[in-house]
Amino acid sequence: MATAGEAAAAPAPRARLYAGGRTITAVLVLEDGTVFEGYGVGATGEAVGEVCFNTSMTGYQEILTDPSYAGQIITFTFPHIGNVGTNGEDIEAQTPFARGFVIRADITMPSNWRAAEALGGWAKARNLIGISGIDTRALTRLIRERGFQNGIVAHAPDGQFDMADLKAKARAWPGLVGMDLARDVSALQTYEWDETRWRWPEGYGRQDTPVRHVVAIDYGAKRNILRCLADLGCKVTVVPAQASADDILRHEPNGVFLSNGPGDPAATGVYAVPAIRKVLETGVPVFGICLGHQMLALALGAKTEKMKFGHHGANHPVKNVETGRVEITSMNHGFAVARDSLPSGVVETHRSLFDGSNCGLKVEGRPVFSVQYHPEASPGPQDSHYLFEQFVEAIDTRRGA
Ligand SMILES: NC(=O)CC[C@H](N)C(=O)O
Repeated sequence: MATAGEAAAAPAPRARLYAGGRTITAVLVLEDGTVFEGYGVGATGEAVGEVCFNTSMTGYQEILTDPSYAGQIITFTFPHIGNVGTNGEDIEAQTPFARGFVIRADITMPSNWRAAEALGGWAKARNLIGISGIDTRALTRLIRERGFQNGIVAHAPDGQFDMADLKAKARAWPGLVGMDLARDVSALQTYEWDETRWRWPEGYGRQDTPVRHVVAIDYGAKRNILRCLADLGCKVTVVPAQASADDILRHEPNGVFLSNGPGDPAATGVYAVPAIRKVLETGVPVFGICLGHQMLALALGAKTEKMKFGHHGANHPVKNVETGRVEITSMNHGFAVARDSLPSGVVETHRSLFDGSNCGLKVEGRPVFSVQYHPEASPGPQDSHYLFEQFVEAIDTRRGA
């Protein structure tokens, strides 16, 4: 492994997985000049962003459509991506928000009873650029050692690349720190959500008569969060990221949910935090996930910080410090709440067993709590589903149900 200094001086193209005869049709160029050569998948063109890695073994379609990945190029560490194809159901948003994706093996013919389309064609139709044939283990080790890298993925079927231009673009990209992306991916208008969770054999369901009303602030919400809320009898009104406290409270919610989303929480907090603070003053139960957790922490007076390479995967152990139980969780975040910044009266409820970072908080004596990880899974284990039930119980307790 070259050191950062060597790589900056004269980075050689990384070894290709499939040598001989094949035209290089895509490249991944990192901000330090490191070049990975491979084969284009999906759309042609260029896409610049922060290169991260995701360790999930399943769920690539959910991951690529998770709006939290806006601004990021996802390296899948699992070597076989695309082999179960794509379908119209396993999506967390209508379109992918990831900037691009990096995979090891060539995509094989889809083999799954639900497959409607191959991943390459699906990506192409959605203007998503991918690159295969990459030594994703070497790339992941590089990110783990040096931290998140900005980079650019380029796909040109004729194999012609202006490397100096690509390097300059990778270097020039400003990075996610300070970037508010929630307003780009959020719904523009308020709407109601009534789809419930997927169940064999009928698939997604529709809600019967809801018995509680939750307003979900959409900073880039994954659909499965909304499905989990609807499934538990919540009428879900989704409001745009920039909704004011009045926009939220005029729906007279029994609970307010703060969603996941992309970008730097501090940048989104500029407009989100004042609204959340006013909501908190009303005493209505509040539950946040991921960016929503970070937004709640900021509203309570804590701070967030950029992580070295973040947490992205479906196999992250988290300790519930109140019960001592360990949950295997789904994660996708590059920022974290600084534990030491939590004000008095706000306590840490969950902690990562990978690096000890903060993974949850609650306000003592109040129905206000949040987690850094994704209890809705999609993809991932459902160990943490109890948090949705906890939110509903908090709502019912407050209403005297
Ligand atoms: N999944 C999320 O909500 C991500 C939150 C935030 N954008 C981060 O990277 O930490």
